[in-house]
Amino acid sequence: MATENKNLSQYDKNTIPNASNFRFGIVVSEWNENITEGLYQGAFDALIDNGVPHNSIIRWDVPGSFELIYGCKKMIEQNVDAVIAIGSVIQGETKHFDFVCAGVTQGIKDLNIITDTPVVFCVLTDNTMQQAIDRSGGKHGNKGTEAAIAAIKMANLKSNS
Ligand SMILES: Nc1c(NC[C@H](O)[C@H](O)[C@H](O)CO)[nH]c(=O)[nH]c1=O
Ligand SMILES: CC(=O)[C@@H](O)COP(=O)(O)O
Repeated sequence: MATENKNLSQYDKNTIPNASNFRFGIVVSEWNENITEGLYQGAFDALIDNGVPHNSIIRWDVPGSFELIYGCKKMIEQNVDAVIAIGSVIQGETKHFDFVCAGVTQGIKDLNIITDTPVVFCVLTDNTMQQAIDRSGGKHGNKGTEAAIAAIKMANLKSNS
């Protein structure tokens, strides 16, 4: 199912585990900050809406999506129950988009393998700014909300396994 066929912000609170005892780290890329700030707000609001205390959410900023890898690796050392990596990569004139997207995807995948802390992939990889706007609080909802719900579910899975 493509994003255009679902709303990224919709969730059923009855299906969300109790998150009041979990701690979350959120690492936010500064590139395309008009997008990443919207993603962060969606994630933050969803965590609070599901009972996470404000002081159980740690936010760090990094320069770009490629730096999310190192930022998340260090965030894991803060003994959080899950990490959300927030970025927005938008196609430019060159192949750099391909390498940044592949690099951050593989790096976050590796963290999920190498460490015992779930790292949720909230990195938009869009062809245009409008696509990014549509997915960070626009007509398709907010990927940050979706990522927060995933983080709660993965923190719960970790705590029960
Ligand atoms: N073009 C975008 C970038 N590029 C920067 C890289 O992520 C990285 O910070 C740089 O290569 C230094 O290591 N980053 C984004 O997050 N979004 C872009 O559209
Ligand atoms: C994803 C990128 O690095 C890209 O936006 C940079 O733009 P360009 O390919 O025109 O240098």
